[in-house]
Amino acid sequence: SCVHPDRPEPLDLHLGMFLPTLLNQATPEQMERFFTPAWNLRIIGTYAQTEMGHGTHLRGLETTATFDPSTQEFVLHSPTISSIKWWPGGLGKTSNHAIVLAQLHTQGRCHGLHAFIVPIRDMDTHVPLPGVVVGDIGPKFGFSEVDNGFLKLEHVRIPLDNMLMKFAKVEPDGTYVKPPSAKLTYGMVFIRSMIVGQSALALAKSCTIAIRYSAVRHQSELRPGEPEPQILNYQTQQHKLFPVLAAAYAFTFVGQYMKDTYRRISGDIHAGDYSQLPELHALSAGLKAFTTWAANAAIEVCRMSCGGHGYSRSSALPDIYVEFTPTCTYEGENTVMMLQTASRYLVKSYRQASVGQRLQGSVSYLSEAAAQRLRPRPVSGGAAPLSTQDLLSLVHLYQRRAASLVELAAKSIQQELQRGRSQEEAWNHSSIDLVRASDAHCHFVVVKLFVDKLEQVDDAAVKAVLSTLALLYALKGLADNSGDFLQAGLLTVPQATRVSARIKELLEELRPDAVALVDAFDLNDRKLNSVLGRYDGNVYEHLYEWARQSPLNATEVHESFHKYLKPLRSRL
Ligand SMILES: CCCCC/C=C\C/C=C\C/C=C\C/C=C\C/C=C\CCCCC(=O)SCCNC(=O)CCNC(=O)[C@H](O)C(C)(C)COP(=O)(O)OP(=O)(O)OC[C@H]1O[C@@H](n2cnc3c(N)ncnc32)[C@H](O)[C@@H]1OP(=O)(O)O
Ligand SMILES: Cc1cc2nc3c(=O)[nH]c(=O)nc-3n(C[C@H](O)[C@H](O)[C@H](O)COP(=O)(O)OP(=O)(O)OC[C@H]3O[C@@H](n4cnc5c(N)ncnc54)[C@H](O)[C@@H]3O)c2cc1C
Repeated sequence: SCVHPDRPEPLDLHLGMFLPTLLNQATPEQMERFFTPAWNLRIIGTYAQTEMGHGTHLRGLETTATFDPSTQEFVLHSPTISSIKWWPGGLGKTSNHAIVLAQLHTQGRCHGLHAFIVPIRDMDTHVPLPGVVVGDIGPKFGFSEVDNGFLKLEHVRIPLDNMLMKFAKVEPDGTYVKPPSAKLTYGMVFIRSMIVGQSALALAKSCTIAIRYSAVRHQSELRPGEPEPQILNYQTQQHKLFPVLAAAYAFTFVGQYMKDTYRRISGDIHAGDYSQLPELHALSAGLKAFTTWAANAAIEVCRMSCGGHGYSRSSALPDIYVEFTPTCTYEGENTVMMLQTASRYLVKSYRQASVGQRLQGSVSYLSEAAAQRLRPRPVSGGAAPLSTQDLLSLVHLYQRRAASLVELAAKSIQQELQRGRSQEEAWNHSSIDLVRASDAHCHFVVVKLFVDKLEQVDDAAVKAVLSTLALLYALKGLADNSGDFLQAGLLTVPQATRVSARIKELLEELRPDAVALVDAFDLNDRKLNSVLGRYDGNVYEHLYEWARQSPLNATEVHESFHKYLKPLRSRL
């Protein structure tokens, strides 16, 4: 981050995936042989999993690693055009090694995807090694600082000891030794967990820029004859930006929780206790999808709330968007991640709770819901009284919405099966419900963690303003998803009307603290890199200076006049 902090860089994959994968999957001997030189940037690596034909469907990846006992080597090969590794960051021109995910073949059998360390360029000349065809995949939507590359392997031989063997092993005679759990070779949970914090940072940066700018930008008339007001005084501007501010705080707390949970459970896994891996996978997959989708949309809200200057690169908002938006795709495409959380965790937990199993962790509420279903329903059947002030009751409302949508998805699968569909078809024809259930589950987790965090705040004034933000986050989510709550019988139309009114009150309450709340993120001007979001609010002078520095202004008459306009004029 020598130039712009937080900008994507060719070494991101080396730091964010190559090193962590070694840490998680290398033997002590391999750590010695690879981690030390990689830490010193002698080895520069990437994580080459995705192929031209497959990114999501890991079992469909085609690259092969065939063990040759006669030479004690693996032969790495790209058998088809669609098997060419495609997208890995830093692969095109930067890396001299790659962790290649390939289908392991030994003694005539395929044992699925495993990780292999493959040297791809000469350590001194950086020339591609024999059998290695490597390059950049070409211009992209953004990420221009990163050489996302392609890698075609033509019967490339690597030593037996280049297969990451902390969990699975191949013996010198070619015998395959299974890992303690097949799930250990998936990886990716680390970065998915980190991305939740990246969502919070992207939101914090975007709403800092937009709210500071909205405090210095004056426009139009609120009262005839009076000076033009700050645009932050318009209710619509507050309605756009303050929920983003609330989400930035919410996701900051969730990001901290995700990091702590990753650290705790990966520690258990290193100690041989794999019991919490399903919760970690489901939580990291779901929260990665939930927070990146929300942040992706919110960055655009912030950009558009700054009017024309928001569209200028001087605002930094276009760059924040372009750099953030691929988080919805990489490290697990969001829809697929939501389906993982639903199908591999929520529905499974729902079925366990339905037969009386006591659930732990983030799905424990499903046991409560199952018990509730066994109790006689209240005669009124109507929605419980709604407090637009009591955070704990709102957490409970989100919990019940999540339980309701998990049950709806599980019942949809059951109904499809009863219609005679196969298991696979039944699940596919319920996948919209499954995604909704995951979304609701993650939303409940975020609201609950936000409210739990308040219990740790001692300062009364800080606790009060954070409580207001938490209320706004919960009520805005309720308003935006009122259909779910109405459909589940958790909300009535009069209550929905009260929610909208309460949101307006909260916007007004937050207005005096809005700038202080973004200042509290403590994002300095260098990190924000935004003329609109400057701490000193001196926007116009610096906007003019920024434009004057534009390369196009290096000369008063641009060469295009002489090269194109003048000749064109003479021909007319
Ligand atoms: C050491 C020092 C480090 C210093 C640096 C520290 C920090 C980093 C800081 C700075 C670095 C800078 C930035 C950060 C770095 C990088 C970010 C920048 C760029 C982005 C890079 C992007 C990289 C990529 O995109 S990598 C490729 C990502 N691809 C995917 O995610 C593929 C998605 N698909 C899948 O995961 C799978 O196909 C699937 C959808 C899960 C389906 O798999 P399948 O085999 O079909 O499995 P099935 O659904 O049947 O489930 C079987 C079983 O397994 C369980 N399961 C599945 N996945 C996992 C998992 N990941 N973990 C655990 N368990 C898993 C699943 O629940 C099932 O269990 P069960 O049978 O039901 O019990
Ligand atoms: C900027 C960037 C950096 C990247 N860096 C790396 C890297 O360093 N290393 C690496 O290995 N990869 C990298 N990738 C690749 C990335 O991991 C994949 O693009 C991602 O996993 C999605 O896979 P895909 O592209 O095959 O999309 P697909 O899976 O083809 O998705 C296309 C559509 O199909 C849908 N779909 C797919 N499967 C299902 C399903 N089972 N059910 C329902 N819908 C489904 C998806 O929801 C999506 O709408 C990077 C990608 C980008 C954009």
